[in-house]
Amino acid sequence: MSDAILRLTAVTRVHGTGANEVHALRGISFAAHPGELVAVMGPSGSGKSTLLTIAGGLDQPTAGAVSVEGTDLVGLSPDERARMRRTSIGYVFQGFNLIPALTAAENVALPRELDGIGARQARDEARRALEEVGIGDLADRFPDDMSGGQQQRVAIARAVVGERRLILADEPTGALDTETGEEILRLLRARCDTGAAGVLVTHEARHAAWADRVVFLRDGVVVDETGSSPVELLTEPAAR
Ligand SMILES: Nc1ncnc2c1ncn2[C@@H]1O[C@H](COP(=O)(O)OP(=O)(O)OP(=O)(O)O)[C@@H](O)[C@H]1O
Repeated sequence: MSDAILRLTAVTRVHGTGANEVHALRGISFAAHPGELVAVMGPSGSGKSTLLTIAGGLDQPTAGAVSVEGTDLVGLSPDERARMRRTSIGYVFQGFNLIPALTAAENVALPRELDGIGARQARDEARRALEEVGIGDLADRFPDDMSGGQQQRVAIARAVVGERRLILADEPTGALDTETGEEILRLLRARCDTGAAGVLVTHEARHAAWADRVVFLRDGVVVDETGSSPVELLTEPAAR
């Protein structure tokens, strides 16, 4: 298989010290390759969000290595890491996290403008990204005037704008109705099909079925991994 876009090697994350020590991740190794959507499942507190924030450079491991597109995230300065987050890594949150005072296009253009590209180019790229997720006609609308599904599409456009190749999504459908949630997963899937790597944290087997494989966490370790297809989950979710 081609080189991984995301690779975690023996990653441990310990919060707190002494009696308050919590081992959120215990020596996890994990990779996501171009074209691949990987679902991460597991009970509450098993370390799913910690894995995602470390993969996205939002949190640092206590031990182990994290590389994105071949760059060692742990060795970067905070500024360099922030730059990697803007250029290579897109993050989609359950709560959308859009800026209410900015239009859809401005929200999507913001990371590109922060990257120092011209305002016009950033705006053009934002409009293209909004078209890609099917809401090019809503570019000038403010988040408060959009439905939850439309807001999440804006969040996905913001996560993929500028050709970012690692898309990390933490329960991105949580606040959406079933049909709209499926549509959001279809968009993530489509982005991976064109060469990005995606990591999707989800509680729902139905959503994990969009992934190429599923990694199960428990108490900060990988306890199981599906083979080539997670569709078996649909028939036996209770067994997991
Ligand atoms: N900042 C923190 N300080 C202390 N403990 C933390 C912190 N963040 C996470 N933890 C602990 O680390 C463990 C893993 O948490 P994490 O949020 O990664 O789990 P999760 O699988 O995403 O859970 P959920 O499905 O409920 O979101 C939990 O025991 C949690 O309480």
